[in-house]
Amino acid sequence: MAPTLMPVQEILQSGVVPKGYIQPEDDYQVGNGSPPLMDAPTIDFSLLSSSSPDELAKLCSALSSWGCVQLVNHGIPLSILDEVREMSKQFFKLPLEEKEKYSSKGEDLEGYGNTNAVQRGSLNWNDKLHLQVYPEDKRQLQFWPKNPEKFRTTLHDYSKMNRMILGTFLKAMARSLDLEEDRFLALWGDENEDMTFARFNFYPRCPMSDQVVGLKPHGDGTAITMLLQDNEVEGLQVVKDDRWFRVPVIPQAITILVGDQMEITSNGIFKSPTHKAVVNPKYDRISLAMLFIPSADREIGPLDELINEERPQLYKRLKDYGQVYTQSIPSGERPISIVKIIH
Ligand SMILES: O=C(O)CCC(=O)C(=O)O
Ligand SMILES: [Fe+2]
Repeated sequence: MAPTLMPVQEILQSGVVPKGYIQPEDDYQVGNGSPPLMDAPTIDFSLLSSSSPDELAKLCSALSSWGCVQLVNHGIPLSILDEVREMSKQFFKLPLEEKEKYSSKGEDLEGYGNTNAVQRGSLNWNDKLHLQVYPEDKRQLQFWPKNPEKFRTTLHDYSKMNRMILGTFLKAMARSLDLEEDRFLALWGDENEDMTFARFNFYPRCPMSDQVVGLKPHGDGTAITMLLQDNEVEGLQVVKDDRWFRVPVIPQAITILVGDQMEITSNGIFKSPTHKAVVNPKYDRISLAMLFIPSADREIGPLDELINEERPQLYKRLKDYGQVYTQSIPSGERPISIVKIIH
């Protein structure tokens, strides 16, 4: 079926859920009931900065089992997180004509619109606004909303804060594996080369929420994703040991997800979890994913220090993982499986 380009928000107003959005039974929640809550520990960022051995051990264990942690005490005040959430809600509330000023063009990733314009297969109940924020000279400001008024400055400031947290977080990840602390940072910590995208997600409420899915099960093609979840409406779920778990809403936390490129670099020690977003029958939900992606020119691959007899090299070395990722979307397979070395 051809992708529906109309924003999901507009489809909702007609009251009918088009067939293409109804998911195959295996993929939606019905029948599985509501999965249990994830019990991964929250990670205290201030303890990571001070290199607390206990916190580093907790971090390593959570990232190697869940690939997902809730980061608290990261230094961004709750009032700023709420401001970002609020401006995101305000943007999606604007009249369609206003939002369409920022529409994606063709297959371009950036801009506003229905996610399914660039993805294939059964459809996601999701609209997005996708913006590149780093390197700064790659910003395409024609896609950056002028309304709400503070959108641009708030996104600029919030991205900066996220980058600072990322730097400390990457150092802590390296130390938690007894690596030199700059090992990951040197690979993708450069804001003038490495890429950061902000992906604002909007999941309109849906009367048939149990049969549609906000974002289908996927792993992120990033090194790291820093996700700001809605402060009230739950929706993110992750897989661990072949079972789904709900990620709880913690308003002051930033949810960190390991991406495929980090799984590759850590030679499979840190896990890039399969995750999805489910839809609520009564409430709209928003989220903001900050996607940190190594420059396409840089070769990535398992670090030498993490390859040994017990743990042979599990992934190939390559450049431009984004390309592999996009190409493998139609197959429905996790892109990371394509770069696995079979022993
Ligand atoms: O909305 C969410 O909680 C998940 C978003 C997500 O997985 C993504 O943008 O890649
Ligand atoms: Fe994701």
